[in-house]
Parts: sequence; C-alpha cells; structure tokens
Amino acid sequence: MEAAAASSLWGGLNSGIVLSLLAVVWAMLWQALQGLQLQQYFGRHSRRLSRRLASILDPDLTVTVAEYDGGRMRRSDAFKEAKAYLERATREARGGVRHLKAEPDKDPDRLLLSMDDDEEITDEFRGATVTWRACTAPPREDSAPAYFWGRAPRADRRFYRLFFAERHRDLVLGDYLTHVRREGRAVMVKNRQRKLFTNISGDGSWDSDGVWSHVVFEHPKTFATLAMDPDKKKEVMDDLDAFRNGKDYYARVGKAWKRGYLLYGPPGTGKSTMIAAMANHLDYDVYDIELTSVRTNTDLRKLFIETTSKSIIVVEDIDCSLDLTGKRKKKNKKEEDGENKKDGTTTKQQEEDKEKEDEKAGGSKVTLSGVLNFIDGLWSACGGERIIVFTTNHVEKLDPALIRRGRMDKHIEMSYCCVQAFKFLAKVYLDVDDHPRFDAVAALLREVDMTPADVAENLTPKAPGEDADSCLAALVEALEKAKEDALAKKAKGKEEAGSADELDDEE
Ligand SMILES: Nc1ncnc2c1ncn2[C@@H]1O[C@H](COP(=O)(O)OP(=O)(O)OP(=O)(O)O)[C@@H](O)[C@H]1O
Ligand SMILES: [Mg+2]
Repeated sequence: MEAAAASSLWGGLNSGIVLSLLAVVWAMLWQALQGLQLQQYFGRHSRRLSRRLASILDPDLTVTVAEYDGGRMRRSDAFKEAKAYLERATREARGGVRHLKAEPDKDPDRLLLSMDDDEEITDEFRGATVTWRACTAPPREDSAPAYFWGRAPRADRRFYRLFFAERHRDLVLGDYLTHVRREGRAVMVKNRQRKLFTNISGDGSWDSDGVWSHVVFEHPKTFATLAMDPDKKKEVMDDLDAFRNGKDYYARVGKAWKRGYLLYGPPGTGKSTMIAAMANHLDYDVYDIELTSVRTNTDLRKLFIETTSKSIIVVEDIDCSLDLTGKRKKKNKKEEDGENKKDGTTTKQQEEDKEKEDEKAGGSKVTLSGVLNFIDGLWSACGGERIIVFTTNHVEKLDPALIRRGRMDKHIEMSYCCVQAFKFLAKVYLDVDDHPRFDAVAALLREVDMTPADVAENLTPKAPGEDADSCLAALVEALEKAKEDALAKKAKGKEEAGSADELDDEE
C-alpha cells in the first residue's frame, strides 16, 4: 500500500515537473518566435496556448454570461452590460484584441468596435488578470422551430466566458463581476441612442437586436412644431410628464407603470407626428409593432417582453391590423356552411377550398384577446415605464373592450386644421405672425375641412422665388377648390337621394 501511495505521489510530482518544464520551454520558444518576427502569424493561438498551459498548473475557473439563459425569454441584462463593458475595453485597446467587429457608432465618423467571435480579451482588476472570450454556439435542436417568432431562422446562441485563476475566486465572483455590471451600465447610459424598433425582419439597413430590428431614431418633430389646439397640447404634455415622474404613484396604487393612448382622426391630421413628438419629449425609444407580421399571441407576448423600459410601443391603424370582426365572420361562415349542409350541397371541392382558406388565414393568428392581454394582462406588468399608443382613422370600428379606460387611458382626437392651428403652421413654415390673407384663410377654414398635412404642404415654398404671400395665395386657392368640390359633392348626393325617392314612389 505504502509503495503504491509513494509511486502515485512520485508520478504526480513527475507530471508536475514535466508540465512546468513544458511551460518554461514554451516561454523560451515564444521569446524565440518573437525574435523571428513570427509572432504576428502565431499571435492569437500562441497566447491562448500559453494561457492553457499555465492553466494546467493553476486551473482556470469560468463564468458564462449567456444572452438568453435558463429558459429566459428576455435578453439577459448581464449580457448587455458585459458587452458594453468589453466594447469599452476593446476601444481603449486594453487586452490586445486582434480580431474586431465594427458597427456604426453614435458619432457618425467613428465605428463601435467589439471582439469578433472566438476572440479573447484580458482585463486587470486589483492585481488579478482575467480573460473574456466571445463565444457562439448553434441554436439548440429542441428549442424552437426553424421559423421563430415570425422572423428568420433562429440566430446562434451568443455568450461570454470569463476565465480566472482559482486563487482570485472571491475577488472575481464578488467585486469584479459587480464592477463589470456597474461599469457596463454606465457605458450603456453614455452611449445611449434613441432607437426605432420594428418586428419586421431586417433587410440590411436594420440592426438586429433579438426579435426586434432597429435604426437610430432621429425624427425632427417636437411639440414645438406640432399644430393643435394649445390647451389640448398642454394637457397631453402634462399627462406625459406626470407619467414619467409617476413611478412612486404607480407603485403606491398598485398599477403597472404604463399608460395607453388612443390617437384617432382622419388621415393627415398628425397622429404619427404626435408619436414622434411624444418620443422626443420623453426621450424614449419607439417600438413600432406591425401586427400583421406577428404570427401568434405568444409571439406578440415575446415581442412585448423584449421591449425595454422607457419606450413607446406603437400599433398604427389598429382597425386594419387586427380582425376585430373575426368572430362574426366565422359565425357567418358557419351559418353559410350549415345552410349548404341542409341543402346537401357540401361538396369535396368546397371542403378543400375551406381548408385552403384556413391555411391562408394562418398567416397571422393574433386575436383581440391576445392584444387585450398584451395591453393589460399579467405580462404587461413586466418591466415598467412603457407607453402604448394605438392609432386609427375609424375609432367607431374599434371594439369597446379595446379602448376602455384602463387600457387606453387617454383618447386624443386629432382633427382638421382649425384657425389657431393654421396660424401656428404659418409661423412655423413661413415665420409670419400676421398677414392680410389670414382673414380669407380663416373664413375658408371655418367652412371647409382641410388636414394640417395639406395646409402644411401648401405653406411649404416649392421654388426659390416663393415667399409667404405666394404660399398663402396658394393655400387660399386650394381651400376655395376644396370648398367647390365639397359643394358639388353635396349637390350630387342630394340629386341621387332625390332620384331614389322618385324610384320608390313609382314602385
Ligand atoms: N398637427 C400637425 N402639425 C404639424 N404638422 C402636421 C400635423 N399634422 C400633419 N402634419 C404634417 O403632415 C404630415 C402627415 O402627418 P401624419 O403622418 O402625422 O398623419 P397621420 O394622422 O398619421 O395620417 P395617417 O392616418 O394617414 O397615418 C407630416 O409629415 C406632418 O409634417
Ligand atoms: Mg400615421
């Protein structure tokens, strides 16, 4: 027994000596390679190999920071923070990264550099040296179908792996990881660019960020250039400010920190413009959901969960994107089918047609209840500080359940251009406070409906010689034409009604 123990001890010592020798030989070889200027060629692999050899003597511990981990549906905050931290380390040229990835930066003249896949960076913290590696792995076979959340096939799984020596265990797992998260958050705040996200998959001009693609949000519209009744505008702005500063209030009354706005009115009255002004006022990101591209209610939930706080979630033309009458249509179809069956006329062809129709309808299966759930179901309380905006041209078509207070807390009507709004636009577009043509425009605006979009278009100089006077003259002309058209339409309507009455009498 003793002999066996002695021999295994001897064997252990032997392998230790051999490994130490190997490390020394390798270090010498490395010096020689440097001398021969071959370092550039072997650089990355040699460094990694030396680290691996050293780690045999003092084995590395690892921490993995995955983008999506443990069945989480959201991108991990820790991953985002580590990414921001390592991007800064790469930019400051610490750790000698040789293979970099470049993305557009906030500053248009610069590029945001980060480690390429499988690249490593070293970092120092209170005398400890640690190494980060950027890794990717193919998606898990069992995790989801090839087409996922209505987007292109799933991307590879990304994660960072942190290597450090056993002797630095407490330091790294304690203070260092806290330091990385804190610093990463600070970098994120500093680099923050407002973004406009969409759930439609990228076409090259969009950067992918999980289930969303984004571009930098740079809409110039603010409340200062939005024409609407001044009292109404102030009310909206106060409401937004109260929401932004209402964290404690929402917590006290036990409500999720979110607010719904319904913007309704005819086309061209400034609904989309108002959303841009809201985003600029609050300094929030905008998530523009194209409901027709969302395949199921589950996908909608996933999209919602992936939004960040301080954001406006927009569904434009909600009446067009959601089949609010779906149930009724299905009922009618059933009735029709029932009648056919009664007649005994249901043929194989009809059944096939029905199947095909059902298959086609499978494009988007988002239902009204799915949307209601997304606005104020349990999931809507995930995260906070979110504004949900629906726009529509036909408020009367919307299901009352969708727009009741509590879901859509504030209903804002965007209407045709009033005299006040016109004067506001004249100041913004032509820089005039008063003009002899103002009275004519005001009189016409009281008689005829014109959208702010049309008024703004007429007030825009279109050639170098055009000034305030010619623009206002063009507006008066356009208003007169609109008035004539409206009168002609009215007369035609009356004529048709008259001839219909005559026909009734004859019958
Ligand atoms: N109230 C307004 N104040 C200033 N500009 C406006 C206003 N309304 C519209 N405009 C101008 O008209 C253009 C069209 O407006 P916008 O896209 O906001 O209309 P909309 O109500 O969203 O229309 P739609 O219902 O067709 O989506 C904008 O580019 C904007 O410059
Ligand atoms: Mg619009």
